[in-house]
Amino acid sequence: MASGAIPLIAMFLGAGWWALCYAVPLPELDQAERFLRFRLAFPGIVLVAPAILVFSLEYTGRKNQAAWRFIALLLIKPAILLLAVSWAPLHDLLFGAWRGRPGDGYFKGGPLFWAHTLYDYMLIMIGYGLLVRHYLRESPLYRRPVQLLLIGMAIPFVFNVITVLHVIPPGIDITPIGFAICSVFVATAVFKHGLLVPIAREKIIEAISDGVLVVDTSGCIVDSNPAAHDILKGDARPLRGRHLKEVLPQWTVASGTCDGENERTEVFIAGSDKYVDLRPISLKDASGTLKGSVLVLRDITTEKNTAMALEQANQQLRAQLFAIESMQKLLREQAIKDALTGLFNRRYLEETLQRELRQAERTGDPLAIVLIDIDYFKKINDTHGHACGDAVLQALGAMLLQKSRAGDLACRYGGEEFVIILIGTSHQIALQRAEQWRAEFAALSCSCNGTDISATLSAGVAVFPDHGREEGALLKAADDALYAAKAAGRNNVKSAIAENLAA
Ligand SMILES: Nc1nc2c(ncn2[C@@H]2O[C@H](COP(=O)(O)OP(=O)(O)OP(=O)(O)O)[C@@H](O)[C@H]2O)c(=O)[nH]1
Repeated sequence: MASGAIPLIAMFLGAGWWALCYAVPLPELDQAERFLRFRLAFPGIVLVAPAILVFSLEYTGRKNQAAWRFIALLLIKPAILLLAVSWAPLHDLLFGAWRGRPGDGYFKGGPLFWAHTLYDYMLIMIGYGLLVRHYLRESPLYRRPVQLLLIGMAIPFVFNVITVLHVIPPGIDITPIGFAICSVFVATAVFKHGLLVPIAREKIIEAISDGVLVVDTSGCIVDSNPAAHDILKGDARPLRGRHLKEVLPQWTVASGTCDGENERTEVFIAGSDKYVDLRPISLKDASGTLKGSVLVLRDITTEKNTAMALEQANQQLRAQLFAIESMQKLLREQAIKDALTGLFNRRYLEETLQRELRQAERTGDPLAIVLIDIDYFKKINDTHGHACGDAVLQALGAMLLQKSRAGDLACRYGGEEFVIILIGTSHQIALQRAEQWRAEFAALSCSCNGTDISATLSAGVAVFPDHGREEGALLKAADDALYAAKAAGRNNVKSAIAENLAA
């Protein structure tokens, strides 16, 4: 059974019994019958005030205070009163003297009656005070049923005061009428506004680990649960009454405008060092008018920290992978490149030439090779030193790289010899390009130790398939042509064909 339901039933049972005892019109009763009715009403009368207090305690979330021991204490006074009602020697103490004519009068009320009345008023005032306090603290959205309760319960109280103080003619008790009106208010609170549902919801909201903030349309916080305080605990001040902009400045969506299925946002609460998943839910009344919003704050710090640690580990792995790949690339390049000139090395040349010759055989495209040798290179070394010889080799390598086209493969064959594979290049074009390189290198001046060094080169050109179908034969033909170029005085380009023709 929901909190507050049993004492509420007890209150109406008491009030109902009270009303029943007054149901018979008074003027038709003689004094003895009237006294009997009065006494019979007491079991109902004494039940009402304790029931109101227990209901107020339970309804305002103090069920633990309304324990059976406390209820037993509350029932001591009704027990004493019922003893006084049923035991004739105590009647004077309770009812006092009879006033008026024997058939038409009323009891003045003895000291016990007034003590009982004041005691019950005190219980009712405490219960009422708890309800007023609850009303003031309650979110405006849940205030309506409490409001109905407060109005409803005030009516029989006021009616009883009017009766007891004889504001109306003595002998008439209008309190039961007050309870009848009260029942209408309580029924409306129960059936229309779900009197007990908000209590259940409040319990859930109090207990859940997600923070809940209720915000009005102006962005002012009207309610919050303990979890919200915990999540936002960087600030010890109460949340209620403060503006959302002050409490959650990180959240930029204007609270009053959040509507429908609003977007979730992730915010960091610096004060409590927490990451929060913030989900706004709009609150609308039956006509669809926006009344405010509920913000649900879910603490996602653990998930977030795990995700960040994973991301960090991923980044480190990516960096390590990149370093490994760079190293592999470097190793691959070192394996196929000549360190001094940056051109491909002899090993790569041999592998590639073989592969490209097979390809040329399949496609029928031409393939030319140019074998280059620097003239009198020993003399350069001897005159300017080995380092300057290296600089000249680097200058030639750089020039060949710069003049390379797509399909050219410039390689250092060894010492001061270079081979350029010209894929898909005809004999004629290969001769022209070798001639260009010769002329450009001859015009080049390489600066070393403050001295400008000039050198020339000789080149031999051979073409697949005219001068050889295999790698060795083609290189041999190019070497022969180079030999011829050297023999012709150096700084010269000779073709294997031209050489053969000459021969
Ligand atoms: N600086 C330097 N010299 C090298 C390198 N590799 C080979 N040499 C030198 O290149 C020279 C080649 O000399 P030779 O084969 O006699 O030919 P050459 O002096 O160029 O004469 P011709 O080719 O007939 O014009 C040798 O002195 C080698 O020591 C190198 O990596 N750096």
